Amino acid sequence: MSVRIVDVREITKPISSPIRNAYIDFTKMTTSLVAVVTDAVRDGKRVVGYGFNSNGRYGQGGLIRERFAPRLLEADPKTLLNSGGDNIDPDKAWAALMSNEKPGGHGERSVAVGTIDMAIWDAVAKIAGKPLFRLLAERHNRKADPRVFVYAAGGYYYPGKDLSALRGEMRGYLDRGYNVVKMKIGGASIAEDQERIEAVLKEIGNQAQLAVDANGRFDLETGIAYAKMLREYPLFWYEEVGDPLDFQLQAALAEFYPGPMATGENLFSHQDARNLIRYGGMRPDRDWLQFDCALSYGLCEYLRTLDVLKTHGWSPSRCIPHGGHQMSLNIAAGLGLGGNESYPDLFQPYGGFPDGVRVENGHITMPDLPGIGFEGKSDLYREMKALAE
Ligand SMILES: O=C([O-])CC(=O)C(=O)O
Ligand SMILES: [Mg+2]
Repeated sequence: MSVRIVDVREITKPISSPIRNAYIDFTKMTTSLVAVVTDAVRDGKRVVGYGFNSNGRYGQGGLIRERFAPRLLEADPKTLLNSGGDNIDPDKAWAALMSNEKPGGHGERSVAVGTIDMAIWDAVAKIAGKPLFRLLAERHNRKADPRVFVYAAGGYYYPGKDLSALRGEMRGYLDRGYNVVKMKIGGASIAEDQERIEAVLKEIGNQAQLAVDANGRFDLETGIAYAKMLREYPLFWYEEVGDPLDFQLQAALAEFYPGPMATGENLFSHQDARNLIRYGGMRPDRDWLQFDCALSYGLCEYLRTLDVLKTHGWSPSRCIPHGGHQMSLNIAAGLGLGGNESYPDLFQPYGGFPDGVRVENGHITMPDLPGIGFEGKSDLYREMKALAE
């Protein structure tokens, strides 16, 4: 059976909403949806892999169409195959995508490559006739665990949102089975944020834990002032305090904040992740790493990041990726990550779970769907299919 990539399609879609974190609003946010069309046939149907670029960075149509899709389509198809010749080798496809690219400067292209990489892994697992998480577990000699921890991210600022609306939002997450919720800080004064935090803590009581996310807004002085305020509460984590590349700031914070911290969603390569681990003072016994493969060159690169972590004594279970997409759910279930983010009310239809999957005690159970499992989420698959047809 022939296995060739015959087309790579991209469309840029809105995922806008009126929400705001400490840095940006999402009124003009977009995402790239990609279809990697193959000539492989499974169950009488042509195999198409799909991907999208998470959230927080904008659509990548220009780069994908001008630079990356042509490289994949111009490569000799034989050079993209695995040793058995019966499937695509994602690392070979990745190498083709990255031919003639200089090192460094990762953000310029890591999102475009991560989006295509997601679609390639989806196709590869579909051609293998397996859920991606099972394929990953097999390849890495692990036992897959379909039960994955998920937490509810929200708590954004938006016009007219008062404390009772914030409490109501968090109550809604508890009602849907979550036991960790997250809210934004740094988009208001410290006094106002403290009031918001106390309101949420009062609402969730001992039913759940709260994480807070500053989205890289603070300088060292502000980060420390917040640390002193926040350390009085039993928070799940204090996230992305300062600029994502300011490792000295991150390291300095540990002196003022003994509780768990989290960061990494804006580090886009294994080299940047390694610098965080080398210089950021992150503590493997309590801190969390949020690298999002869709934004950072995809799963091929994420596997290198996991190798870096291992070398430095970090377990994959300290990773809870940013982004709330099914790709990271598969990596979590297949490779033993600590869980995944989820945005119950945002970024639809891209984020979330296959239809019928429920959150129970803060966990979901992955259904056995081929590939990443997008076909099981009808609103998302509708958009994907429209691109491939
Ligand atoms: O507001 C955002 O950009 C998303 C974010 O930081 C997160 O999910 O942790
Ligand atoms: Mg964040």
